[in-house]
Amino acid sequence: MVIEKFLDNSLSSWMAGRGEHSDIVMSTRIRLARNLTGYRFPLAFTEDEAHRIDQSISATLLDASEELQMNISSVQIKDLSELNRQVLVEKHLISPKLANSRIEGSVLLSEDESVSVMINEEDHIRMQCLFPGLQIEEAYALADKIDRILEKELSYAFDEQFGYLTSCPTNTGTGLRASVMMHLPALTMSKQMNRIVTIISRLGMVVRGIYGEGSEALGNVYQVSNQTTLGKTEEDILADLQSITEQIIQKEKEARSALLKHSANTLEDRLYRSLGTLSYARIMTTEEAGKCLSDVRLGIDMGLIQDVDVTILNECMVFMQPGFLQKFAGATLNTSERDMFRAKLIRERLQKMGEKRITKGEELA
Ligand SMILES: Nc1ncnc2c1ncn2[C@@H]1O[C@H](COP(=O)(O)OP(=O)(O)OP(=O)(O)O)[C@@H](O)[C@H]1O
Repeated sequence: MVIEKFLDNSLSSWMAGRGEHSDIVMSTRIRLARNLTGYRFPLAFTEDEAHRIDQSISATLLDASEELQMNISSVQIKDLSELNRQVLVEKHLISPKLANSRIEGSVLLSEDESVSVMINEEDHIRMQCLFPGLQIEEAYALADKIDRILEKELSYAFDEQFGYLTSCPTNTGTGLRASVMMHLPALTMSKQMNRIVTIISRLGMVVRGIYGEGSEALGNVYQVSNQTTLGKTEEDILADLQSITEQIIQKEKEARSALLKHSANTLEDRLYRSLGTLSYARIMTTEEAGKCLSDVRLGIDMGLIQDVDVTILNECMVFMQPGFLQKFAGATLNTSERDMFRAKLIRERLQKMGEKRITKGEELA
């Protein structure tokens, strides 16, 4: 089944890539919200409308595969088990809202998982493009290309005064949410995050956790995105995010240098302790795993820890989530079973990498 290839691997290629500033910016996301004319919005539409919308958008996008030079697969949400839906949420490919939805909806995914188009979520169309590192313009260029192709064939709900019409007024206008996922351990350790969040929100941006609205900042990973979409052009929104991101990068770099200057030994000890915990612990909560993975990532990015591949940490960050754990275990696990299985998987993953390192060393010897 086509969906299996998206479910079996916890690491999407955009998570493995190393775009610009990837020591701090893990990924960039552009999301566009669109609706069609002639149908009620998802809050009020009928099942028949939902079905026709799904068919029409899916067919248009699948037809565009060649023009986009992309291999696109369509997945009906109702065909997925609850666990498989959860796994797609954990990979950031669908939202919890679509996963839990009872109306007909689907997701269209590009083979490398950098493009995901949700149909009949909060709006008829929610398309997202994900790129590694800081690549706001690149991600927007792709989203815009897909949008133009769809707009040629479909009639979008658009108002001359307000712009693109959406279910929630906060998305009306451009329908654009541009965001960066940032790893900010030094700003967190030096207790500067609260101040930074306050400043960012005054500048019309919002800071969310790793899984978007309502989620916590697990592993010192924060998502920064634009708050408003009305009254601004796409270019303004992108330029503002670029500028704020660059300033946060600078602040995080300064905080890292300060840590190194004033407490290098304590820092190195903490980072290696975390590597030890990940390598040997038998029970691990999501929170502890997030903290340790963040420490090791910081160690790698600061050149204090060598020989650990950062993509393994990205992979662990996804497969330590409840859905993935249960998929790998092939069984339903309660909280304490998950904590044990999480520790086991992370341990084994790091061990495997260690073995590869030894083999490589032996080959060289
Ligand atoms: N830069 C990013 N890199 C990777 N994933 C991201 C990034 N930004 C957001 N996401 C993921 O996208 C999903 C949706 O995020 P969020 O709820 O913030 O946005 P949204 O659904 O587009 O917004 P809205 O609140 O307007 O409906 C979450 O899983 C989140 O982790």
